[in-house]
Amino acid sequence: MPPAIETVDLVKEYGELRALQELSLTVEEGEFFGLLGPNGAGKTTFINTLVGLVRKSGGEARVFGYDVEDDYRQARDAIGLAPQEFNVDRFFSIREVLKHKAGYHGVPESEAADRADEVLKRVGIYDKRDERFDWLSGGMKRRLLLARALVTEPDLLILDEPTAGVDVQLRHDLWELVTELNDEGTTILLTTHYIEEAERLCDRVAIMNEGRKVTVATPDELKQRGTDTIAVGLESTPDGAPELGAYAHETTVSGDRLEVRVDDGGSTAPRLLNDLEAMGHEIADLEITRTSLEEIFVDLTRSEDRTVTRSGTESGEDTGDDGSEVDAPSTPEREREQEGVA
Ligand SMILES: Nc1ncnc2c1ncn2[C@@H]1O[C@H](COP(=O)(O)OP(=O)(O)OP(=O)(O)O)[C@@H](O)[C@H]1O
Repeated sequence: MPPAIETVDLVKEYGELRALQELSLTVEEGEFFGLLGPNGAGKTTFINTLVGLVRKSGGEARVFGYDVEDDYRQARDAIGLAPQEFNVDRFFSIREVLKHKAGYHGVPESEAADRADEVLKRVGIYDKRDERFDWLSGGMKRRLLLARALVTEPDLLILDEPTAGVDVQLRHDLWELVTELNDEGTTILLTTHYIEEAERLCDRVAIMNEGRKVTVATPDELKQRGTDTIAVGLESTPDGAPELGAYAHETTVSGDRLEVRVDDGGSTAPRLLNDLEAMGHEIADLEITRTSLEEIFVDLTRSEDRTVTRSGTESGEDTGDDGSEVDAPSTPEREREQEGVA
């Protein structure tokens, strides 16, 4: 079985800006994969390239072996997308919206109605089935986007910040539901700003910054890349920072408190205490703090310049006079989808 997602040197240029820079990424079938990165890292551009809303400028992108442009229909039919923006037809009841979506992906009308009911129940808004999108609360709208992504029974579910701005209850409901879907075999690609969410749900995460892949690792592997801080309270104020061994990457003193940055706090603390006592310091208390995944993330995603430096004629085709994106959908279907009608 080919990977659920495979990109090789994927590039997207918006005029002078390289939103994706030679991005090579593989997501295996059945994985729960997280895409993390600060605002503007290129996460949505990556997703939009996979679903055919953005035309790539270079490289390759395949979904279950189907080229996202040459085999657009097969690739697109395999994906359920819950986008970040609310792009839902406002003139029909939400049940109709779901039926249309299923029909658009080739599900017969009779089955589309059953599927619509089933997913509405699954996301918990079946009692709202006859209402229009605009009448739903923000949290219900998020649920509907998920229902719409699920109505085609996709093999790959893409969730672009599904829990942005939702309350704690809904966040937990969504986590439970997507975990269930993944257990049932659906491959999941999730973008999020909540590190806790990625840590909790994902088998592996890719950290992106400025259009590039910075690293791919399991959340545990990432955490191991961090350092620990041992904070020691001393009985009296030392004269300056004590000279410690190479295990201490950085030592800072503030009054009678000492902070020592080390690789592994647990195994280094006894040695540090011995060394300090040998120097005549009396220890009052000690505390070890681990680097959070969030700190590691911040560390890995410091800014760099990603403006296109060559003359860039290739990028011109995608850019309007004002530098804005003018990715024309190449089929009426794509246009419908972009408008959120499908
Ligand atoms: N249609 C467009 N035209 C021009 N530039 C764009 C367009 N869409 C995105 N960009 C630029 O491409 C870069 C990547 O944006 P993208 O939305 O993919 O990032 P993101 O990682 O999803 O960010 P966020 O976390 O804020 O949603 C940004 O600098 C953005 O301004």
